[in-house]
Amino acid sequence: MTVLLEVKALSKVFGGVHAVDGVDFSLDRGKVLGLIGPNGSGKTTLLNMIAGTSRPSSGHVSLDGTDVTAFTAHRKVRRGIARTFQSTRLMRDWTVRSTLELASGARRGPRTPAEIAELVGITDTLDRLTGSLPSAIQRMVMVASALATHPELLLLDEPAVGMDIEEADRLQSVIRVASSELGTTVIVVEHNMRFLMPLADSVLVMASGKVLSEGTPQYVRNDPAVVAAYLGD
Ligand SMILES: Nc1ncnc2c1ncn2[C@@H]1O[C@H](COP(=O)(O)OP(=O)(O)OP(=O)(O)O)[C@@H](O)[C@H]1O
Repeated sequence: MTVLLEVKALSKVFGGVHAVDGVDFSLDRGKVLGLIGPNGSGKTTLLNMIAGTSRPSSGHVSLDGTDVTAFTAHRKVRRGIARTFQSTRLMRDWTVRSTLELASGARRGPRTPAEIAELVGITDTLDRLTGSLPSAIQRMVMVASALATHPELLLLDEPAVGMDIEEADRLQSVIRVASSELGTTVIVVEHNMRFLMPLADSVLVMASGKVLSEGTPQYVRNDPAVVAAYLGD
């Protein structure tokens, strides 16, 4: 098993707020990591720093042995790090096909946009405008768009928000296929434990910007510190 992502002493301070405070972890290639924690615990800020949309105050991020800490978000996409956002950020008057074609131009790989659309189960939407689609399908388009860049590391920020059980199950299968068949390493931030726990190989729990607990889903579920800080809420 090879380590793909290494995060060392990563911190972000906004004014006086330590949003992320000395976080260390590593992630093996092809694994799915769940990132959980109460509101405001620093999950999105951590994801932003890994993705390059926010610059760390201190610390390092390396991907496959390369220090990518100072890379811009675009350079990180070209290096193999893709992300989705909590809110949908699609160009509403673009078709799904154009959206996926644009994404695939950022980092070429073996799969065509049409193949990615099929993998995600959105082939029937390829000629629709993204803005005309229901929000759950827009979220699937965001995931497809990230996968179209052939990422080594895929970062998903609350991907199942607003999805019903059937839609969330479909997204779960897509993430499983990305991890097991495409070899993509995935970090999923999610409050929906029913969605996350069966999917994650391991879970990192944050509280007040620090790592509170880390381990298998079963381990963190039973960790008294986690129960007190989060799951017991
Ligand atoms: N751009 C910013 N400017 C100032 N403070 C910020 C900024 N972004 C985040 N914060 C603060 O940093 C802390 C961590 O926020 P963050 O959004 O990373 O938490 P989170 O765990 O993702 O929360 P949620 O589950 O609600 O999305 C919070 O106290 C938040 O108010």
